[in-house]
Amino acid sequence: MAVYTDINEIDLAHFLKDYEIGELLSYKGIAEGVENSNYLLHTSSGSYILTLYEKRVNSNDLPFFLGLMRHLAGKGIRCPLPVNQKSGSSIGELAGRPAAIVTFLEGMWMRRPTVQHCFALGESMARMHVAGEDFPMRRPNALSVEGWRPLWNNSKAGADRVEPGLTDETETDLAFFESNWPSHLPSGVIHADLFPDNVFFLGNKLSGLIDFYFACTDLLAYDVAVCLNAWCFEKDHSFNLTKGTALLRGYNSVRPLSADEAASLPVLARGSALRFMLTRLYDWLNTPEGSLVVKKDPMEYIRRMRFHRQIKSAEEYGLILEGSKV
Ligand SMILES: Nc1ncnc2c1ncn2[C@@H]1O[C@H](COP(=O)(O)OP(=O)(O)OP(=O)(O)O)[C@@H](O)[C@H]1O
Ligand SMILES: N[C@@H](CCO)C(=O)O
Repeated sequence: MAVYTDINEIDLAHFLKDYEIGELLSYKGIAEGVENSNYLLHTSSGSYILTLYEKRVNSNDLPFFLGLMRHLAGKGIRCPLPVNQKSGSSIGELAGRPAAIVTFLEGMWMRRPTVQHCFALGESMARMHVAGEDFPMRRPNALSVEGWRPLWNNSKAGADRVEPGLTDETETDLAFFESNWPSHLPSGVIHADLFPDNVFFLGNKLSGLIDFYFACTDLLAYDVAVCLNAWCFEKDHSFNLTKGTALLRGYNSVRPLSADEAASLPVLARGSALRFMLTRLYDWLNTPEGSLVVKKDPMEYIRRMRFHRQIKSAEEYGLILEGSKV
């Protein structure tokens, strides 16, 4: 579960005095998620999500995240809208943590996304990239290639216990990425963690994107690579080419990938698999036993890293060259 910081009714009622969202009727902690503490609030004016920001969120980045949600919502992207305090600020403090309230989005995330869901995700991600073009703030991706080695250095002592040989495998990959990471591709606002649990659907219709707390300014095609990893592998770890084709078709229907982006997709997908392996490995080794947070398995991403090493071109992910600018 992800409620690291407990709140009590008195403190919450006091905190809500700074907002104009009516009277608190009920609140409860939300079990899902691993990063921040989330509460569902019911007030006399409706439902809201209260987030208390935890370890991986730097409070200096909150204006970027909340400003981005406001910008995207203003451009018609369905995502939570931050609620301002009476003072005009969207960031407060509760139980000693930075905190914000955003609007509640209807829908649920798909435990088993279908081909149609993958298409809708691709389309919506591309719309988000286009809508972000004139967002004026910038935030470098702290979890891109320069951030991977420090993360690795904090986990490598335990790596071979998780998977024998992982130390050598990761060192080789890191060295490869440090000299071969693309830098010439189009960049802009990316979500950077657009996993199925951050995308809501009502039936087959995508109803919203949530959790912008890794969003940053980085290569747009890197977001596509993250999603190929997160949406197109089956439980048996095989890549589902039909889902890959649908995701890329959906994306290209709004923002066609360039020839350079397409050519870089294998290295971006491989790098993104390493990035999620690294954060999962760190959490796997450092989350105390008995903690209520469900740890995510680094093995899933070790297998993806191995898969991507065999890939030679974006067509192997399902990219159909006809109809794109490739
Ligand atoms: N705006 C929203 N509307 C409805 N539900 C929401 C909203 N924001 C968050 N939730 C609920 O809270 C859960 C956790 O939210 P979120 O994914 O932001 O947390 P997190 O700890 O940052 O998770 P993650 O592990 O994905 O990084 C979601 O799965 C969803 O159930
Ligand atoms: N989406 C991430 C966890 C949240 O950062 C993962 O599956 O590893």
